[in-house]
Amino acid sequence: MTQQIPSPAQSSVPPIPARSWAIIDSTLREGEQFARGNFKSDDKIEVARALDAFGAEYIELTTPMVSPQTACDIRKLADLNLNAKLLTHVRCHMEDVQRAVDTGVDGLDLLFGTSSFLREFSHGKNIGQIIESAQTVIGWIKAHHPELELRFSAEDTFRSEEADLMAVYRAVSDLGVHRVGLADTVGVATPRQVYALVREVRNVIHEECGIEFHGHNDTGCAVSNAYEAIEAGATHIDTTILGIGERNGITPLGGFLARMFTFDPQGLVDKYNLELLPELDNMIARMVGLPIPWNNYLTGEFAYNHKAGMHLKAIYLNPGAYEAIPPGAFGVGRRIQAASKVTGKHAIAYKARELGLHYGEDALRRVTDHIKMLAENDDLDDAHLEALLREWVSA
Ligand SMILES: CC(=O)SCCNC(=O)CCNC(=O)[C@H](O)C(C)(C)COP(=O)(O)OP(=O)(O)OC[C@H]1O[C@@H](n2cnc3c(N)ncnc32)[C@H](O)[C@@H]1OP(=O)(O)O
Ligand SMILES: O=C(O)CCC(=O)C(=O)O
Ligand SMILES: [Mg+2]
Repeated sequence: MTQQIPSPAQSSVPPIPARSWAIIDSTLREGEQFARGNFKSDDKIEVARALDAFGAEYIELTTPMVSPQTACDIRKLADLNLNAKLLTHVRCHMEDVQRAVDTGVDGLDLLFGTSSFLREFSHGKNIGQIIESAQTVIGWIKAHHPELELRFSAEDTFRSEEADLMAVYRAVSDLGVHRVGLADTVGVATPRQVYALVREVRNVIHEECGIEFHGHNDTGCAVSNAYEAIEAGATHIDTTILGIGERNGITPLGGFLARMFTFDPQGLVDKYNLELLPELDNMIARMVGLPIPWNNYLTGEFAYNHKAGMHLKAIYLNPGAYEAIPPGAFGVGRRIQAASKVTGKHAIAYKARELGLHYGEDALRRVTDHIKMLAENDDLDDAHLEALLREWVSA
């Protein structure tokens, strides 16, 4: 017997309310680690303002340890008094933290690698020493800057030992961090692993402590892993505009929102100015000097291109037949490509009607077959199609 696939309306997946999670957009931190990401002061201000207008809850910035100019830029961004909270991403190290607390940000995202790779080849500390450093650093921040929002992340979480992770997360939660972070640093985690680990972490941290997920896209799972993290109880997801970041990047803002829109469209509309997404994607494409990929979620040139005759017949009657998300919700339009060899008579009839032309059944079949035949060898655009339809109606 063939398996019954439930339609979205009957899906057994429980709805995930958009109010249960927040975005930490890291375009100005992870995005600076992208091959072509080298934002100047004015770029950073433009990006931060655009993310704020969009409604991103948090904006993560690079560590002030990078350079005096970077530290100065962080202060400038803090002076903008945006609605979005500003975070700076720093090593769990007193020098970094002391420099970061003077920048005027709302919070610090601390990190320490816990996998054997990073313990051996990055910082050389064992788990006991990592916990001791966390105690010193977090203790100092709590004593001197209790107003700061604090997150502690175990970098390379998904290649770390489970017992080590639980010891670290329990310790930092006891120290009063607001969030713990799980980072799929090399993009190796599967959705099921993400779900399982987030559930496990939930059991060892305090109830009021949030869970953040940061997922790289090396194996193409960045969006699904972010979704699974939320399903398992994560409260914060790291994104970047267009997904830019180290190597091939992280969870893209647009792709993540596309995923979440299908569960709670109204919740997303209430939280974000979704129609600004094309502006965000175009802004970053311009700044990094690359085009938006043709198949990009929502804003790619062909993300809403409809071509096959069977699709077009239904699309004209109800676009929802072949679209999971209405493009207008994200400020983009659809493209109907009626003149191709895979077209059909319904699409041609609709196009003709748009032009005020009416074909009988036989004539419609003939003109459709003629268009299909021509399209075998030539790309036909709308102007060409219009000319053909006008010519054939009077022929
Ligand atoms: C997966 C990620 O994306 S993690 C975030 C990556 N972000 C960055 O690297 C920010 C940009 N980085 C920089 O500007 C520089 O690397 C700096 C300013 C942070 C450090 O520069 P340098 O002192 O020249 O050191 P370098 O980058 O060569 O090496 C990294 C240092 O950080 C140390 N380190 C790595 N992780 C941590 C950590 N979580 N806590 C404390 N120290 C750490 C390493 O041990 C090494 O220090 P060492 O020379 O004493 O062994
Ligand atoms: O701080 C974090 O949680 C993430 C750091 C990072 O960029 C990564 O691990 O890929
Ligand atoms: Mg990363």
